[in-house]
Amino acid sequence: VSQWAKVPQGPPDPILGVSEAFKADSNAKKMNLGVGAYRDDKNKPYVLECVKKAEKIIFAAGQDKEYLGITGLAAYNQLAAELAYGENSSALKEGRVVTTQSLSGTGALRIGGEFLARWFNGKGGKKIYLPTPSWGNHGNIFRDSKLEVGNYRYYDKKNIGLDFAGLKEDLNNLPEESIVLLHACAHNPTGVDPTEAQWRELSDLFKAKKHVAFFDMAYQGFASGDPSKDAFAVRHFVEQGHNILLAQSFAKNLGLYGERVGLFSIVVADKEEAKRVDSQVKILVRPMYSNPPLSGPRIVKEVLGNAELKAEWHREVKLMADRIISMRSELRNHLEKTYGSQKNWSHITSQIGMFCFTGLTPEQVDRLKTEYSVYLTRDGRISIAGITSGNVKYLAEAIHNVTK
Ligand SMILES: Cc1[nH+]cc(COP(=O)(O)O)c(CN[C@@H](CCC(=O)O)C(=O)O)c1O
Repeated sequence: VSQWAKVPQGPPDPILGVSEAFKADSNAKKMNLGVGAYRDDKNKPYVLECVKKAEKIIFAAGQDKEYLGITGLAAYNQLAAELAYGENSSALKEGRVVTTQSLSGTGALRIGGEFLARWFNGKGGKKIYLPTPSWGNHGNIFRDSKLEVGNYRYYDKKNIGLDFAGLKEDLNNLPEESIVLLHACAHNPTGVDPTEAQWRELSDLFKAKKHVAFFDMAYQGFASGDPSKDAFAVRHFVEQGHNILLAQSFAKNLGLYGERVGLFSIVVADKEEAKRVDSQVKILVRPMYSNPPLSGPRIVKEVLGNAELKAEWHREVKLMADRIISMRSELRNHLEKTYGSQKNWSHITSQIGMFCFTGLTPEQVDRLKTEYSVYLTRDGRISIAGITSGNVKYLAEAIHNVTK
């Protein structure tokens, strides 16, 4: 009998599995609102102009294909960290930020999870707390990192917004020195973010409880169209003295999905501590994949390191964010005006980032799939990027018909 006779069939991934089902559907009107990947108004993946220009420069340079160091392309790490922490960040200037290139945001989260499992000794124990709900892959990444996973209240179904009182109560009730995961901007799947005033309150709460903040910033620039605005929470926490952990991704904001380019960083006490922590990050990464890929960081380094290309990136990331925002208002208008829906759809335009948490039930989601070939995750999340001026009316009609 085969060695693998006992391997069971596992379930498809709740997010990536939606795209597989979509591809198998032959209906010409089908819509993929599952995976959070930007599409232009022709429903095509979008390669940014600044990326194409960067690739031309790289190709012309004819560089070699030697191994990178374990923690990646240093010039890229510096530029990516400056984007997150700010060019004037004192933590960066004082050499208190340890960085390693990562396999996109997922890889950064995994390195952080593994580092915490090995070296975190706070009173809260080797446990990380996620918002309810959170990105579907967070729990698996941290459980596989051998951390326990807990939750804190975040989304309020009733007011379709943030349950800030519940969130604070839960975080206050956690043991001191607990590890708390925070979405820096464009919360996935709800699209509901704390206000700046609420972030300031949370920074004070984290100080009082000595909690450790692990920020997941997968959409910097993509939420508001302004990379600095989207980094407010990260920069405020660091300026307030929190030694955070941070996972960054260039999948969405630079359209580098398949290049798998991200950054993991930790803010530490001083230069001496940075040397020790850096050495342990290297020891952790080396047996995982030894050293990271070349192509992605070279592109990001060209774009962020060249004033002209960086300015073009700012324009393009705002263009993407603005298209998302306009599709939000078109969808809401069709529901309310074209189809006269009596339901409250204000959250479609008040939420921010790639996703809208519609409030549709799993059964309604199933009907959208079977009756209209509209594909989305069963939690009712839709990736706004899959909506175009050509299919927004069809979507509104489908949502209206399954919710009236
Ligand atoms: C909050 C968050 N954090 C990290 C990631 C990791 O992205 P990457 O840099 O590619 O490793 C994603 C992508 N999530 C969207 C893309 C598909 C996926 O789930 O992965 C999504 O939720 O659709 C997130 O939404």
